[in-house]
This record gives sequence, C-alpha cells and structure tokens, in this order.
Amino acid sequence: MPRLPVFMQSLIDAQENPFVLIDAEYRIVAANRAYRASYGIEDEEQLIGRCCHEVSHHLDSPCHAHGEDCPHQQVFQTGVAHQVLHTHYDHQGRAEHVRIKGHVIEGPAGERYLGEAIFPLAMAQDMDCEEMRLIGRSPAFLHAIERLSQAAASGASVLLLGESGVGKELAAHFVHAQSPRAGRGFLAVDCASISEALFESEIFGHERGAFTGCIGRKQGLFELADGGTLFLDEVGEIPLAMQAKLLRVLETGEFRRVGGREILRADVRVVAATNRDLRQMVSEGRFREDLYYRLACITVPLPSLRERRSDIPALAEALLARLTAGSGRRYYLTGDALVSLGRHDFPGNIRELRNILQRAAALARNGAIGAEDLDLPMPAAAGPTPQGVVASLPAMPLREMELAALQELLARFEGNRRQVADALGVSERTVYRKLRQYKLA
Ligand SMILES: Nc1ncnc2c1ncn2[C@@H]1O[C@H](COP(=O)(O)OP(=O)(O)OP(=O)(O)O)[C@@H](O)[C@H]1O
Repeated sequence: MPRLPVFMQSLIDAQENPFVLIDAEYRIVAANRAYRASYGIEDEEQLIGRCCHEVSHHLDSPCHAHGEDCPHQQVFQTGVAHQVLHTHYDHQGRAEHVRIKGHVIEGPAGERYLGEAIFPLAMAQDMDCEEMRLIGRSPAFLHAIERLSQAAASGASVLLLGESGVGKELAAHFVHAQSPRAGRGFLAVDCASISEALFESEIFGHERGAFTGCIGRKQGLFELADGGTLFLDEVGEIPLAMQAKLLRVLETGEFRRVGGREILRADVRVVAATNRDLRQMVSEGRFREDLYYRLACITVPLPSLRERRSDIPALAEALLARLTAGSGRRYYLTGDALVSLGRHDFPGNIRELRNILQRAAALARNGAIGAEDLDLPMPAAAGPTPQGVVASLPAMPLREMELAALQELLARFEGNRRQVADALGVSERTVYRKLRQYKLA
C-alpha cells in the first residue's frame, strides 16, 4: 500500500490524539504515532493495510455488523462528518471508552477517506480493582461515562441521578478516581441511614463531652475527607435543619465540631446522589433551593438497565465471574438464560441482576445456568411474536449472542470443536478462528 508523503505524515504526527486514515475497504492507509502507541503497533509495516476493526475492536468484521454506530459507514454513505462513542481495546485487550470524530478526507485523485480522531474518555480498567470496574458499551452508558469524565476533570460538585441499583456509588468512585484528588481519600455516607441527632456529629465531628453519652473527640467525615472526595448518598434524605449547615460548609469550607469553638477548614469535593426528584422536592419546600444549586453544578443522569439492555450479557458475564471467583468452578449462562435476562425489566437494576445471578449460581448444576435457574417472572407476552424468531431475541449485539452460543455449545460438547462446528453448520477452522477472537482458545 502506498505511503503518505512525508509532509502529510508529519502533519498527522503533529496531532496529540490518536489519528488514523482509513479507505473505503476499512483498510488503514496511515496512522499517527499516538494511534500506533495506543494499539501497541509501533512498526508502521505491521499496521498499514490492516482493517480498522481488527486493530481497535479485535473483530474480524466491521463494527456496524455488531450493532454499533460506525463512523466509517456514515462517512462513506453520507459524506458528512460523524461522531460516536465507542469502546476500543488496546494491545493488552484492555477496554477504553473513547469519543471518535470521523471526518471526510478527500484524496489527491478525488477519492474519499475516513479520518478518525480519537479522544480517550477513560480506561474502563482504571479503577483500583475488578469489583470497581464499570462495565458497558451501550450508547446510553458511554454518554454517562463521558459526562462523568468531564465532571471529574472540572472539580465542580456533581449530582448523580438514577434509580436504585444503577451504579451511582460506583460512578462516584469513578469521578474520584479520574479526578486530580485520586490519590487522596474517598469517603461515603448514606444520608438516609443517619438520624437527625447524629447527622451533625457524623459530618463535622464532635469535641469531648459535646453531648450526653459522647466519649472523646471525634473527627467528622468532612474533616477526614480533606483533600479528597465526600460522597453523599441519598442526599434527598438530609433533614431540612441540617441542609442549612451543609450549605454553609460547602460555601465557606469552614465548620466547627459539635461542642467545639475552633473554626476548622477542609478542602472537600462533594459528589452527591439521589433517586428522588430533587427539583420537585425544592418546589414542595422539602429541599433547599440554594443547596440544590450548590450540589448540582454538574448533573449526571445514569441510565437504568432497561435503557441499556445491550449491556446485559457483558454485565451478567462479569458479575457472574466476580461472584464465583475462587469457587474453582467455571460458571456460564446458557443462551436461553441470556434471552430471559434480555427480556426482564430489572426494576432493581444492576443490583437486582447481581442478586439473580448469585442465587442462580448457588443452584446451578455443573456450572451451567439455564433460564429456569434464574427464577424470573414470566414476561407479559412470552413466546415468538408474529414477526418471527428475530423479534423473540433480546436486544443484544450480535457479538454477544455469538459468544453466548459458542460458550453454550462448547460446554454441551465438552470442548469438542468438530461437534461445535457441526452444530453451527460451519467449518472447524471458523470455530477455531471464533474461539481465538473471543479468547476462548
Ligand atoms: N457499570 C457497572 N458495571 C459493573 N457493576 C456495576 C455497574 N454499575 C453498578 N454495578 C454494581 O451494581 C451494584 C449496585 O451499584 P451501586 O451500589 O453503585 O448502585 P446505586 O445506584 O448507588 O444504588 P442505591 O441507589 O440503591 O444506593 C453494585 O454491586 C455495583 O458494583
């Protein structure tokens, strides 16, 4: 494949973000240093001519074939620039959430190319441990990740909104871990579980003998979080009288321990969360308006699991692996179990999914979790619809379905690739290639 003239190559190398030029056949024509470094292919010879989806998605077919909004498809079909949020994989297979700006680039002979500028949002694996990793690649989830990353960088107070179990506490950890305060403490307080009497001393601490039954001096959460982040969960539950005190400390950074005279200072970033409609509470006089605006400099709505159904297979797989780690046995979900999960409404969101899997894993025989082990209520309109089989499938990407089908068949035929290939009606070589693609071999 011909190389770009030096002048043009140095122009794209001058860009700090990864940049790649792709032709109509999905082949990489040129890439800058940042792109090569991101995907661990320093040698140009090894990169030029390879397909973009192979490099960034580790897939052997274009991402639109797997249900993703593809800048390549859009740019070549419409000739208009197109932006998307994607999850890419680096050379070690680590997921990274990115924003891609796809531009139309005209070649010297009038031919069209896609120029992709890639802006990293966050490494999915940046968090301290597997338990803290935020999983998902649906557009709704990636939009939330982008907003969380922007919020983290800004230092402003953040209000996380969403139903119970959507991952608000995990999102608060994410904001802290991505912020310049990452090296300092992260403290969480569940405002719903502290009585009005104890609220002040919990947040601001108390001096010795400040009230009956109090032994010794105690530092409050505000003091302990100095330099770091304080997470106020269920912030809508803070009693009105306490709201005024909280507002004061947020405005001045100054406070006194209960029973104390000394004015103390702490530099704390507050991330709050609620599943209530705080604006409604403000209009009903149950939440102070001034405190609301203090807390909600940046609001980040987190989608319910119903709004990101395509993430269910990946979430289920990761949660199952976390729940059964150390059991010495490999657990997996059968295809019909994934179909049932895809149809369920999850009023309790990811926490409910976790609980369902925990119960199912305890009951599963031989590690296989079938639909009946999940013990889910029957959907209102069960069974295939007049539109046929496709309508009965859950809304999940092809890639996930393919992986689930492979896992189920491998387990059924105890790893015999010939039998898996026969059951799928494909060659043994195709099965082998797929197993490598999904890291099952
Ligand atoms: N994107 C995600 N990837 C993986 N696990 C997640 C994700 N989001 C949430 N979880 C898991 O789901 C469970 C519930 O999350 P979390 O406690 O953060 O929810 P919440 O919205 O704060 O709930 P509540 O409003 O009831 O306090 C936890 O076990 C968490 O680890």
